[in-house]
Amino acid sequence: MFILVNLKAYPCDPIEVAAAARDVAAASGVRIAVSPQAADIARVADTGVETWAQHVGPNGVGSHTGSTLAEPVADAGAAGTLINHSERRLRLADIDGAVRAAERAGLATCVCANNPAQIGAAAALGPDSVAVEPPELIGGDVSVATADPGIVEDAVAAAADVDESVEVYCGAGISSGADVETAGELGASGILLASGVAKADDPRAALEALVEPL
Ligand SMILES: O=C(CO)COP(=O)(O)O
Repeated sequence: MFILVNLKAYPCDPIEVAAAARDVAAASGVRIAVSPQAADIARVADTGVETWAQHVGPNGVGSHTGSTLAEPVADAGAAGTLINHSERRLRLADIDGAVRAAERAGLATCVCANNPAQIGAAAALGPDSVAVEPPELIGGDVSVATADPGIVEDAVAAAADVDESVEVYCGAGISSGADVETAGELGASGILLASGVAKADDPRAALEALVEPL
């Protein structure tokens, strides 16, 4: 399983979480990445943890004030990027453009979506992975894998119908090792989570608990 820890704009210490994720990944053999704010990508990548951007846009260099370009994100040390997160939605043409821009920069891509129908559409754009995250469960206490197991299974089927090479992740409300295990049993090959680590009193202990059953 791949575990991607999205720090969103939570007031945690990104370096503390990154160092913990690096150590827990090394000790457990589980692939763990941290996705900080764009301004923290270089510092987080310097810890040695796999680092992802939370967003890149479709633009190349030019007159695009406020853009997050894929190339500087990659140059800062990111290995991949989320695209179209529930809290950073894009228009269809811009999702496509962002996937292409990320590919040109050598970034792995994960296009987020609300439901299985959107997962099929996202998979058709040819990203490396897609992630189903029901918005109503994001930030809550109940895991998507428990609250709505069918959405994960249907997302896996929808992506496979379009392109079997696209990995399927799930997220929202995941906070325990049992949640991660259940997501895997439903066919997901990775999970996205945020509050379970970023808002934990002890992020390192939270990460250790996540990988414990794997
Ligand atoms: O949006 C998410 C990850 O990208 C999920 O957030 P929570 O883990 O806080 O539900």
